[in-house]
Amino acid sequence: MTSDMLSPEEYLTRVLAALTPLDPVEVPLERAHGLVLAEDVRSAVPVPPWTNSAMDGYAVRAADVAGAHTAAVTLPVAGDVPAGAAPGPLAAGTAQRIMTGAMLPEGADAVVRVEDTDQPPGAGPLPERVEVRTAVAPGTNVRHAGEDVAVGDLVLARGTVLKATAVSAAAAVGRRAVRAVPRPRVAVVVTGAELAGAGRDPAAGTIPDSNGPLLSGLVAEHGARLTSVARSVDTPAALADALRAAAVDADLIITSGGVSVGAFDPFTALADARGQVNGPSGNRIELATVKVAMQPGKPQGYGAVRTRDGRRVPVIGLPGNPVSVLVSFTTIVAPALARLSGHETGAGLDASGGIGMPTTMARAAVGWRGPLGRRQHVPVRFVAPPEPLPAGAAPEAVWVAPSHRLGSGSHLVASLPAAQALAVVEADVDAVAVGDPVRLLALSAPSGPVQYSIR
Ligand SMILES: Nc1nc2c(c(=O)[nH]1)N[C@H]1C(S)=C(S)[C@@H](COP(=O)(O)OP(=O)(O)OC[C@H]3O[C@@H](n4cnc5c(N)ncnc54)[C@H](O)[C@@H]3O)O[C@H]1N2
Ligand code: MOO
Repeated sequence: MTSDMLSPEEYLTRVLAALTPLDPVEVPLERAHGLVLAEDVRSAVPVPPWTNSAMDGYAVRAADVAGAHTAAVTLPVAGDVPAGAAPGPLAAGTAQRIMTGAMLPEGADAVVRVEDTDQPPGAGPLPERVEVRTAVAPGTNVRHAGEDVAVGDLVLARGTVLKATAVSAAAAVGRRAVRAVPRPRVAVVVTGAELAGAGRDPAAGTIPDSNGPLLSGLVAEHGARLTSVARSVDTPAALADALRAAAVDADLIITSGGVSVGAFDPFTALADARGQVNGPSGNRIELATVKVAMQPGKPQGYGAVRTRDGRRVPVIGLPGNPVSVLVSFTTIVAPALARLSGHETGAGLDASGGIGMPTTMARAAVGWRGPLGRRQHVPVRFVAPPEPLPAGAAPEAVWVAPSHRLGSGSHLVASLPAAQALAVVEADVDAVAVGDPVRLLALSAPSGPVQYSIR
C-alpha cells in the first residue's frame, strides 16, 4: 500500500472518531421501529395478563368431563365468553362457551375444543347444552397468566434494535413509549456542473443526476431520515452555501463528487481553502480530503459544518462515480449512521471489509483482476456453480460472478441494480481465479418508501 493512502479501517476509524450517538429521546411505540433502545424495558404487567383459552371451545372443570374417555359427557352451557369479556365464575357441572384468547372463568381449569364436542364449529347461537366427547387433563388448552413473562422481568435490554418483534414485545408488556436513539437526520448534497434533472434529453456535456436518488434511497434503506437533497455547481462558494443550508436540520451531511484532484473539484477546493470561504461568523466549514486504499472509492472527504447555534454537523464526502457512492456508502456511511443511531459499531472494525456488518463467504464462478494495493469491491450476483467444478470446491458453495463484464468500474451506474452483493478482494490480491473464496458484503434491503424534492 502506498504511504499516501489510508487503509479503509484507518479511514473509517477517523470518520467514526468524530461521531457520537445522538441523544436518546422518548419515542412513542408508533415511531420506534428500527431505533436503538436506550433503556432496559422490564415488564409492567404479567404476559398473558390473565389466564385465557388457547382454543375456541368450552371452558370446563376437567374433573366434570373425566368420564368422557369412555362415554360422552353432557353439560349445561351457562354462558358465553367472547374475547374482551370478563366472565362470571364457572359453576360445578356446567360449561361456558369460550373463544381463543378470552379470559378463563374462575373455577374452570381446562378448555375442550369445539371439534371435540357435538357442536358445529363457527358462528351459531349459544347451545343450551354441550356433549363433550374427549376427556381433558387440567390445564389443557389453557394459557396461564405470566407464563410468557412475569412482572419485573427484563424483556428488552438497552442497545436492542427495535425490530418488529421488539416493538411488539414492548407493547405487550404495557409500554406506550420507550427511550431510544432518534433516527439520524441526513442531508444529501450532490455536486457537479454536469448534473441535470431527470429526463431523456440532457444537453451536451450534461448527465442526469443519479447519485441524488441513489443516496436518498440508501439513507432510507439504512434507517435514517432524509431531510434535504440539494444540487450544487462546481464552485467552493456554491458548495459552502449548500452545506450551510443542509446543516440547519441535519445530523449528518453526505456529499457526492468533487473530492479528487480535478481543476474544478469543489470539495477539494473548499478543503484547501481552510476557512477562507467562511460564512457569517460562527458558521465555519472544516473539510479534508484523503486517499483510501479501496477501489472504487479512493478519493474521500470528511469534516464538519459548525452551525450558528453551535452544533457540529459532520460531513462525509463521497467520490462522484456512482459505484464509488454505493461502495463508500456501504463501507463508510453505513457504519457512521450506525454509530449516530446508537448501534454498537466497534467490534466490526476488522480487515475483512465487512465493516460493522456480517459477511459471508462465496466462491468466484469466473476469474477477474483486482487493483493491487487497493481493496476491491465488485458488484456481484449469485450464479450457478461453474462447470467443471474446480478441484476441492463444494458444489453447494455460494457462487458469484461480477454483475457487469467490466467488474468494479466505478461509472457502471445503469447495471448496478443487477448486483446482489459486493465481493471483497483484499489489497494484496491482483487476480481472483475460478473457485477462489471471496468475502461478500450485503447490500441494504428496501425499506419504507422515500420521497423528496430537490432544493
Ligand atoms: N488525475 C486523477 N483523476 C482522478 C483520480 C485520480 O486519482 N487522479 N481519481 C479518480 C477516481 S478513483 C474517482 S472515484 C474520481 C472521483 O472524482 P470526484 O469525486 O471528484 O467526482 P467527480 O469528478 O465530481 O465525478 C466523477 C464521475 O461521477 C459522475 N457524477 C458525479 N456526480 C454525479 C451524480 N450526482 N450523478 C451521476 N453521476 C455523477 C461525474 O459525472 C463523473 O463522471 O476521480 C477520478 N479521477
Ligand atoms: O476509486 Mo474511484 O472511486 O475508482 O472510481
